[in-house]
Formats: sequence, C-alpha cells, structure tokens
Amino acid sequence: MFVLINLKAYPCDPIDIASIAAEVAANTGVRIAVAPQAADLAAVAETGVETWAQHVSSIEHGSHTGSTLAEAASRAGAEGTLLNHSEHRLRLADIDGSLRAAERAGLETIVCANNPKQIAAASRLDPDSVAVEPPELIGTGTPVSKADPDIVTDSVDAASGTPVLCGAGISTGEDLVAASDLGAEGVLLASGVAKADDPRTALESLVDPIA
Ligand SMILES: O=C[C@H](O)COP(=O)(O)O
Repeated sequence: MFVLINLKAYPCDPIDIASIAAEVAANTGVRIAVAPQAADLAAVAETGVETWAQHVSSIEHGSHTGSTLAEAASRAGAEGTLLNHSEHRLRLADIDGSLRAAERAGLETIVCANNPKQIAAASRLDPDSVAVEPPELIGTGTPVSKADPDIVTDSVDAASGTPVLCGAGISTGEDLVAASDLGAEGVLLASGVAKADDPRTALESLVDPIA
C-alpha cells in the first residue's frame, strides 16, 4: 500500500512530518510520501522522504507568472504530483495538459476524482494512478472505506486496471486495511497526520497493520 500524506496548506511543520515519514518508511518498508506546499518541496525532499507536488500547471517554460512548472517541481526534488485534487479542480483540458507536463518532467501522476464515473474518465487520460475522494468526507475523520465502501470498489472497477487510491477521512490502521480489502492500492490522507497532536504516533499506528 502506498501512503501519500497531503499537507495541503495546514499550519504544520512540513520538515518535521517529512522526517518522521522518512523514518517510518525506512523502519517499516511501507511506501510513504509527503506532498507539501510548492515552496517547501526542496526542504522536504532533503529529509529523504519521497516527495510529491500538490499540483503542477499545464504549461511549458515561458511567460506563465504564478504557475507551477513541472520541471521546477522535479528540480526541487518532487518525484510525483497530484492533479485535480478536490480543492484544486481543473478543467479536462488542463488535467490532460498537466499530465503531459508531469510526464515530460518525469513525475509520477495521480489524478483525483469525486466518484467512480469521474474515475473512469480520469483513467482514460492515462495517469499512473487515480484517487477517489468523496468531497463531503474530506477532513471529517469518517473514512470512505467505511462510510461508502461501494465508492471504492466501483472505482476499482471503473479504473479498468489503473491503480486506485482512496482518500477522505482515513486516519487509522483499520481504515488502511479496509481500503486495501476493497481493492485500493494506496491511501491519500491529510488531517489524520498533518493535524495530529503527535504525527509520529499517528503515522506509526496508521501503517502498523501493514508494516
Ligand atoms: O488529500 C487528502 C484528502 O483530501 C483527504 O483529506 P483528509 O485525510 O483530511 O480527509
């Protein structure tokens, strides 16, 4: 199982969480990555943790002020990028453009979607993986794997072989196992670690059942 921790714009310490994630990954063998703010990519990558961008723009080098160039994310140490997160929705043409930009820069890609129908469409754009996240469960602590397990199984069917992650409300080892049992190959989570009083304990207990 792939565990991708999205730090969003939470007021956490990205270096502290990245260092913890690097240690837990090394100690357990579980693939764990951290997606910080773009400005923190290089510092997070320096900790040795697998580092992901939260987004890259559908642009090439040129006059694009305020954009996130895929090559710049890669140069800063990103190995992959999320696209079309529920909190950063893109138009179809921009998802495709950002996917091509990420490919050009050698970044692994995950396209997020709300439901199985969107997962089917996202998979056709040929990302490395897709992630299903019902927006109404994000940040609630109620895991999608329990609240609506059919969303995960239907997404796995709809993805036609593209690996599926699930996210929203994932915070415990039990949630992780439930996601795996439903066919997910990873989880996308944020508040369960980024807003935890003790991120180390939160992350260690999350991966414990698969370590
Ligand atoms: O990117 C992460 C997801 O939006 C899930 O967030 P959450 O774990 O706080 O529910």
